[in-house]
Amino acid sequence: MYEYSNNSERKLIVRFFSSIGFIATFSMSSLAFINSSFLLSFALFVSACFYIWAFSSVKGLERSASAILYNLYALMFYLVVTGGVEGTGPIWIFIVSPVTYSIRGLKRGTFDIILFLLAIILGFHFADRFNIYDYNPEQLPLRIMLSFIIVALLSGYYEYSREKYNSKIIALSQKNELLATIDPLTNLPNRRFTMDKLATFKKELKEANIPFVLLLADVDNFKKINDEFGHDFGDKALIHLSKTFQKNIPKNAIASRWGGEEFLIILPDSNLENGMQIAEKIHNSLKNSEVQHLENSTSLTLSIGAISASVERSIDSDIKLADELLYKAKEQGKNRTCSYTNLHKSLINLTN
Ligand SMILES: Nc1nc2c(ncn2[C@@H]2O[C@H](COP(=O)(O)OP(=O)(O)OP(=O)(O)O)[C@@H](O)[C@H]2O)c(=O)[nH]1
Repeated sequence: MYEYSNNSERKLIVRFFSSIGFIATFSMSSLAFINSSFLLSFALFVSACFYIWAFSSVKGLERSASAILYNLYALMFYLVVTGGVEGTGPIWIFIVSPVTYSIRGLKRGTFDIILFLLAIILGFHFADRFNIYDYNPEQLPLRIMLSFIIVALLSGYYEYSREKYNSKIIALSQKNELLATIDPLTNLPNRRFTMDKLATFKKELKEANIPFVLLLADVDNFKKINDEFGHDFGDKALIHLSKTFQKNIPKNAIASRWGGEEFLIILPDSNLENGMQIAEKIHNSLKNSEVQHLENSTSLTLSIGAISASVERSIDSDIKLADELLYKAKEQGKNRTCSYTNLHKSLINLTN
């Protein structure tokens, strides 16, 4: 199965070709029967049955694809050896290349077409050697094979361009998808990405009882920093924060830019105690480092609301609670973390 096509796309291709194959072979079989060409009619009828099977086989998509192709090849071989109706049978081989490339993609398709071509050369040879059908004029088989090769090359080139164009589109859309989830200033995941992750963690909490902690952090007096040192300095401060988070949180944690000067950190597989320790590490790291831009420098402080996510609460309620605790931290003098223990329902002020 070629890499860029997804299952539903392949299912559609297989169903499309098996329907066309069935309609064509069944009507030609009926026609051959009416014209008393019983052997041809039987061969076409068997082929039609294969197409029906390929269409209805839901599970083995790859098997159906092979059935469509090898059924087509067998029929073409038969038409070449017997000449079909008055030597017109081999004309049908021109449908082989486009069908093969649509089903197999470039690499496997080219391999199959080369095998088919070898079979056809043998077919013409058998027809002549065993006097099964005498092609007239004599050059007809050679001309048919040469034009088949040209059509195959053109179809191959078309498939090559299509795959190249397709990969470019996929790469572009993956890049756009990535850009849509990253905050360009801090390079941290943005709110959209984090909301999706939260939904996953919440599911794991509910289904597998894997706890996680949220730290909602807001820079203290950021307006003043902006006013005093300028907006560029403020931007530098946000980048400094992003690096501080990445240095102090575990590898499996996610620090994200929640909006403006607010950050949300998710600590998977952690309890509130772990969360408070990480928050403290962040406070200490900020205390011991300074943001520097041009001739200005200052250290930053954060107010943080810490909660352990709960099975009973929705994600929005978790965040609302973290926000309330963040507000409490601001109220209590900033540069601290406030948490809410579900057990005692009391506020603990850990830092000072
Ligand atoms: N430089 C810069 N400033 C930003 C950015 N996003 C938000 N801000 C600024 O962040 C400041 C937030 O100010 P406030 O909401 O008053 O908060 P504060 O001054 O930190 O006060 P407290 O939260 O009470 O400590 C505003 O001045 C915003 O302009 C940004 O991307 N870059």
